[in-house]
Amino acid sequence: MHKTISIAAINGNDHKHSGPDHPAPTVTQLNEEKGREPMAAIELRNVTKKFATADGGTYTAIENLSLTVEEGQFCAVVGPTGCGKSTTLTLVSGLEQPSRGEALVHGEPVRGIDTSTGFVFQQDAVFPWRSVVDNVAAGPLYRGRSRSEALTLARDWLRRVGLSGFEDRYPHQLSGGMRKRVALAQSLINQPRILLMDEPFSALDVQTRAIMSTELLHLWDQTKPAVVFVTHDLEEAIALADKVVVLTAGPGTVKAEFEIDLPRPRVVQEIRFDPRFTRLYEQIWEALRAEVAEAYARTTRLAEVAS
Ligand SMILES: Nc1ncnc2c1ncn2[C@@H]1O[C@H](COP(=O)(O)OP(=O)(O)OP(=O)(O)O)[C@@H](O)[C@H]1O
Repeated sequence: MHKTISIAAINGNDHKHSGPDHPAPTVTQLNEEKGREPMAAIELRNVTKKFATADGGTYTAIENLSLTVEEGQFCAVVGPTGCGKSTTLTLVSGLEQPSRGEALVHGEPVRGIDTSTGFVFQQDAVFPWRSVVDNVAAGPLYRGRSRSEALTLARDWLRRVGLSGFEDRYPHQLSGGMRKRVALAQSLINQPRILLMDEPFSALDVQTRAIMSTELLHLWDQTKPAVVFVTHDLEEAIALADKVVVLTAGPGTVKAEFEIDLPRPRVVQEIRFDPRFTRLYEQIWEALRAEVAEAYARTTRLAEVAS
């Protein structure tokens, strides 16, 4: 029987309605019962992150960054290279702690890596020595499912990502797009309430990338986690997201946020032809352009000093 990892279970709250026939309530439902304002899925409050440098100093990667992602919201983060996009994800994931400010997930401070958060990175995080089905079954096994339950679940997720028939292959026997599907199944099988994606499709060719983006939206719609999707590609950001956040050249802070009111469900290859897409692109690029130019100018100045 398919067990849902509920927010109540994640937070250690037992709930009178939960059980096999009564799915556990979502954070929104719990808040409604308690008469509270719905809490955000992710909240960064005036976060600054400094890293120690080799010469004994510190480097500020992000500064006073505030960002809110609602439950079920798809948020894309764009900004010039080195502005702190990946660092922002590490603070939400618990891989790093803020130097100042607060990182909250479902209203609780992030204290370390939480297994209820899913990740998909640019590099494939698959085990090369395991078959595709064993790769996807790894999460449920780790969470205590029996091997046969985990394999049944894994086969179901491989079907959802279009990989039925490839269960017994090894990752090196798959194309880059297929490996990415394995990575998505590997993450989504755990039904994460938070999904963090760091340029997941950037290594794929243009056509595969568009197909994978549409598939991602379809899969996201089935379980609706809150997503933070980091990308350099503004078109990809607009095509996927409910909200696009533009960061400044480093130290990164939020320069502007744009609501993307394009209709859903979206086919990424086609939504670009919607006249509103072009208008949104122009507006957001206006905010992004100066930051990209600033980051580029800094790199050029550094190169001149070094030569
Ligand atoms: N662990 C670390 N130690 C020291 N400096 C770091 C560390 N992690 C990141 N940085 C620095 O912080 C800055 C922001 O890095 P980050 O990877 O977050 O940027 P980014 O916007 O994701 O970059 P890109 O778009 O090129 O992937 C960079 O200058 C980077 O060198």
